Order: sequence, then C-alpha cells, then structure tokens
Amino acid sequence: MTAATIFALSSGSPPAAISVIRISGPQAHEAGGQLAGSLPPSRQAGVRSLRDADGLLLDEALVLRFDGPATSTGEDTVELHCHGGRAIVTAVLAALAAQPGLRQAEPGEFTRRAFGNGRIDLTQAEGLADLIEAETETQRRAALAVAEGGLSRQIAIWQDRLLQLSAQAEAAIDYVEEDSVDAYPTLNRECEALAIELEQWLARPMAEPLKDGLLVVLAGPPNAGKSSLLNALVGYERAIVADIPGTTRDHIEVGIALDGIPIRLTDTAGIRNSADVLEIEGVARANRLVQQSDILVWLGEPTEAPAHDHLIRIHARSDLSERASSPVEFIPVSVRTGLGLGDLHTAIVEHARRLLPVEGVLAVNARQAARIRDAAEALRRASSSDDIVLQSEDLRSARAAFGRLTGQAGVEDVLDALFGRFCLGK
Ligand SMILES: Nc1nc2c(ncn2[C@@H]2O[C@H](COP(=O)(O)OP(=O)(O)OP(=O)(O)O)[C@@H](O)[C@H]2O)c(=O)[nH]1
Ligand SMILES: [K+]
Ligand SMILES: [Mg+2]
Repeated sequence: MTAATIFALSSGSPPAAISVIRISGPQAHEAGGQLAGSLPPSRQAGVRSLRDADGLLLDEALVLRFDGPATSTGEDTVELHCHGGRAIVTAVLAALAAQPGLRQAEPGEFTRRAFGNGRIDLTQAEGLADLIEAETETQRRAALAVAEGGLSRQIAIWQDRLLQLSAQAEAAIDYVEEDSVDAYPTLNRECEALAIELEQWLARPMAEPLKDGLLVVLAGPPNAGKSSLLNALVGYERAIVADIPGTTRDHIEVGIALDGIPIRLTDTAGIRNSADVLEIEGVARANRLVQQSDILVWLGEPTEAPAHDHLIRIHARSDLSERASSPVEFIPVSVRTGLGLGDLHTAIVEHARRLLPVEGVLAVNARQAARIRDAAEALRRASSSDDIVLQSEDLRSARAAFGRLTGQAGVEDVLDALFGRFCLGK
C-alpha cells in the first residue's frame, strides 16, 4: 500500500495563538522541506520561514520532523506550528494542496493510519475518540485509561491465556485415542475460569452511561416545583416557572456535570389526569421518562413514588409547608431558601456512582462487550465439552472474537463508523 501524503489543520479553528498543521505520509518530509526550505533533525524543533512555490513568505513557524515508523501515524510526519491567523492557515494549507501527491486529510484519517500501521489497536482508537469528546473530568479519565492502552494490555493477557489453551487442545488432538479422552483434565476447568473472568467484566457497569450522561428525571404532580428545581440545579432560568399547574408541557433536558459526572437533567410535565390534549401527551412523555430514567427524583407524596431502583424522594417547597413524618425517607428541599439543595446534589451523585464504572476501573463499551461475550460463550462451550476437536474449534472462535475486539481481524464495518467520529486533523 502506498498511501497518499495527507495534511490538515490539527488544532482548533483559527484565529488562535498557534495553529498546528500536520503532514503525514511518504512525501511528508519532502513537502515540509519545500515549504520550510529545510527540516530540522528528527524530533527536534526549528524555526523556519514558510514560503510557497513562488517564494512568497507565508509565516515564520516552528517546524518539527518525525521519522516513521516511530511516529503517531507510523509514517513520516511533519508538524508546522504557525501563527494562528485565519489567512496564514489558509495560505499554508493552499501551498500544501498545490504540491503534487498531497491532499487534505479526511476526518480521523491520521488516527486511522495509526491504527492501520499498528501504532494503536481498535480499543485505543475508540478511547481516543471518547477522549476528544470528553466533557467532564470522569469522562476524561476513563477515556484516557483506554486510549493509553489499558484495555489493550488486559486483552493481551486474555489472548495469551487463550493461546495456551488452544495449544493444549491442538496437542491433545494429535494424541487423542479412544481411551484417552481425559488426557488434559485441566482444559475444561481452565476454559471455565477464563469464561468466568470475562463474565465478571461483562457484569460491571458499562462505559456508555459515562459517555452519554445519566438520565436524571424530575417528576411529580403539577406545581410541585420541578421546573424551579431544574433551574436551581443548572444555575439559570432554563425552564418556565409559574404558579399555574400544568406550566411545563414538553420535557426539557439540560446537560450538566455534578462532581464531574455527566448528567442529563430532565424536567417533565406534572403528572395528573387531564382533559387537555397537549397536557395528556406531556404526561405520557413524563411517564415514559420516569420509566427510562437512570435516577428518578420524585417531588410528589413520598409514599406514592413510582417503583424505581434509583429513587430520590424530596419534599419540595419545604419553606411553604412541613411534611408530616413519612414511613419512607425524603429530603426537604427549598429553592427559595436553598435548604436541601446540597443534600439532593449528594444523593444524585451517590446514585450515579453506583451506576457508573468505578473510578480507575476500566469499563468496556457495547461493541467491546459484544466481542468479549462472544469469547466468553465460546469458552463456556469449550468448558462443558468432552470432544477435543469441538473444544479446539470453540477456542478458535474465542480467539477470533478477541481479534475482532482489538481490530486485528474482521472489523471493516466498525472502522468507518469509528473514524467518522473524529474531527478533521485527528
Ligand atoms: N416558596 C417557594 N415556592 C416555590 C419553590 N419552588 C417553586 N416554587 C413556586 O411554586 C410554583 C410552581 O413552581 P414550578 O417550578 O413551575 O412547578 P412545576 O412542578 O414545574 O409545575 P408544572 O410544570 O406546572 O407541573 C411557582 O410559583 C414557583 O415559584 C420553593 O422552594 N419555595
Ligand atoms: K407550575
Ligand atoms: Mg414545570
């Protein structure tokens, strides 16, 4: 494969203090040299005047050269750290485009080359995509752990164990005779042990709720103070508040971070029987959101709260009325006095922590989980079989599942979807 040499603005859109333009591919050094006159030694920076083909000065830039294959893409690369003006960036990109054999990179193409050249595996590429999209501190830490190869290393350990089991099975086939079925009595047990370990990983909270945010729904009867509470939690007047029951019709979702945890905080229509068509639809939506919610904050009668695994009952507008003691626990809250807002915050965070991956523990995403499940199922079959030929076939399937997990095999379909998530220049 002779790849085209690609280039793109890899930093944010100008104007900015500095703009970084990357060039990667077989002609990267030649192209960078044409622009800069000469390139500094590998992995060193040098100040150069960038000129177009007519010798016109474009910018004074800091130029870095990297020699493949030990680069981020696995190819020769050059980085141009220019002044971040719009016209400068446009002119430098145009001068690169004018060079034969060079073209603008597609979104994610640098990372795709890193994957194609074996610099990173598929899980690391997924981690990178998550890292770039990360908006909260917990998202950043979780994505970084995967991007820097945390999951890859764990998979390598599993692959190694699997390979040994496969080798045992293959060896047993060579010696198999009618009466020596139990030649490798430990094989079944070891297959089961690995299956159990994979199943334990699958039982842990997944990566998605951390990426997408937990759905926290405020629900209860009309005028309970749901919209006021949403506004208090997000810190501005997002929802309309009025002393008229039935004010909120459609639901309102606001993305916030509580202690670094991404939350989709959602206000809903007050739940009651109504003859109004619009209100009926609003209440139906509210009921659906109650069902879908990861955490339900209930503002109605504590004893009348819908059944929910992660339920927080509050007595809103607590400055107006005392609630008689209740057989179930609730938090008195008033947006007027601020009472209980801190306790509510704490309660939401406590529930969220139970729903999210444990800090510092690697979490797998749905795609990765599906492949790990394939491997675990194949290992389960192998563990309960006494036919060494079938066992070795199952172990081969498990290995294939791991191959798809890391992107070593059979993943063309997921590549386009994944690399399409990257921005231009990554
Ligand atoms: N005193 C006091 N009044 C509050 C408090 N919270 C809300 N209110 C008032 O209660 C009324 C209803 O508040 P909303 O936030 O609109 O209630 P809601 O549950 O969203 O109402 P619907 O959308 O109609 O279901 C408004 O007049 C608010 O100003 C509070 O903590 N203390
Ligand atoms: K209201
Ligand atoms: Mg409302």
